[in-house]
Amino acid sequence: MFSVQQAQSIILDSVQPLKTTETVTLNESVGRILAELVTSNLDFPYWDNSAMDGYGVKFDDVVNCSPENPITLKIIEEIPAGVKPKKIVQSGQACRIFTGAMLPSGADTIIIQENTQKIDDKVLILLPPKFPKAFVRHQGDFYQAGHALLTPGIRINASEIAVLATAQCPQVKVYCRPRVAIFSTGNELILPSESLQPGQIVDSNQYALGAFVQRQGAISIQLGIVSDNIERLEEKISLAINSADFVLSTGGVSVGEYDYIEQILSELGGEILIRSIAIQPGKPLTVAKFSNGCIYFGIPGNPVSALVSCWRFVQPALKKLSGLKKSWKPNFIKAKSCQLLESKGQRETYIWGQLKLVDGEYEFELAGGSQNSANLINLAMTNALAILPVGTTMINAGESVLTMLIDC
Ligand SMILES: Nc1nc2c(c(=O)[nH]1)N[C@H]1C(S)=C(S)[C@@H](COP(=O)(O)OP(=O)(O)OC[C@H]3O[C@@H](n4cnc5c(N)ncnc54)[C@H](O)[C@@H]3O)O[C@H]1N2
Ligand code: MOO
Ligand SMILES: [Mg+2]
Repeated sequence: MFSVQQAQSIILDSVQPLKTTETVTLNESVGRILAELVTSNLDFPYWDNSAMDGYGVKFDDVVNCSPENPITLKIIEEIPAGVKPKKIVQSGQACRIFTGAMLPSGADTIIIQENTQKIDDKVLILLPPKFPKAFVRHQGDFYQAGHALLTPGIRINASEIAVLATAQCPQVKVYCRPRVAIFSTGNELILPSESLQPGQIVDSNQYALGAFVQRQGAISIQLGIVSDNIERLEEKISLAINSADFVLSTGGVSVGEYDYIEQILSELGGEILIRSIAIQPGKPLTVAKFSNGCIYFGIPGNPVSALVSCWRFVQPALKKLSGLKKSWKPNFIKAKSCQLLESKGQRETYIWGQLKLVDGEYEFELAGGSQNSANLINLAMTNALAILPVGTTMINAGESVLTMLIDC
């Protein structure tokens, strides 16, 4: 049995980032991983422009003015945003200018209109600027043409899309989304729409894992429910490993009569990397690698075990597969536990609850009800897992505990 750390390393070492790319529009690029270096031949700001509504002047003309001794300048032109100035501002002159409008030659400073008084075609400057070039946004202040703007391997979010638009990149090259096949195994499973017979269970894992995969920005290929039948399972597993980068199946990985997954993975030529991990819940996670590069995650059937396995092990692997350069780690946060947290101490134990910021300090509130890997009910509406290391059997209320944020 591997430790959580060992299992994480084995899994990450077995994953190779995807190389295939596609070109998408800006709107389609949200959440995708950039696959090219983005540069621009434009400076940003594109040209000197005004940061305020007011008057463009020469600093030397107005530096000594005051409310008692205002300076009068002649207004030679009005420059709204989007218009190229026609005139050059000379000494004794000003241009009326608005936020974002191009600064004309000759003007080097903006006086905000609150500090002026307009009389016909003249303006009185009542207060001097605080410094030369006040309220001017200079060409190239934020970015100079030719430098790297965005580097490959980053996730494209709102702020990166703004940069791409500004750099006039209407299309962008991104890595293809990882493809993840998902299916549930078990004779007892039915669809949410079917009528429940004694002994049966509604398949919730398929939907939970589908949601998890989609929130990762990957494509989920839902392959339904497979009964605990060796031939059926072999067929489905073969199909899955040939149509996806990762396969997530749930159930059939423990030691029971109907737990066939590991045996089938070996028969199909998979190299078994992991059989079990010292984690609670999620101990029987089975991981195999196939010669086509596909990684198979045989995930325990208990619904909480299934999601904890995804958050703790599949999520970092999917991030690496996706082409994300910065190695991704779960969001670990230290918090004060509000309740007594208990573990048998033999496996790294993950306890679900709510992480809250109270008066600037994180607090972990244990979920009400039983901490049982079949209890999918009280897992809902939690946002974090408290982690008790191997050897720790309790953390008292008020003591510090490491937690892991669940954000998908
Ligand atoms: N003798 C032992 N028994 C078990 C051990 C063990 O070490 N020795 N390990 C336990 C642990 S820990 C786990 S976790 C489970 C793992 O079980 P399997 O992966 O083999 O899954 P199943 O046996 O098929 O089902 C377990 C449980 O989960 C429910 N389930 C299964 N699939 C779904 C689904 N798609 N949606 C909702 N619920 C599902 C199923 O009905 C069972 O209750 O094994 C322990 N046993
Ligand atoms: O490890 Mo199992 O996942 O406790 O129920
Ligand atoms: Mg079983």
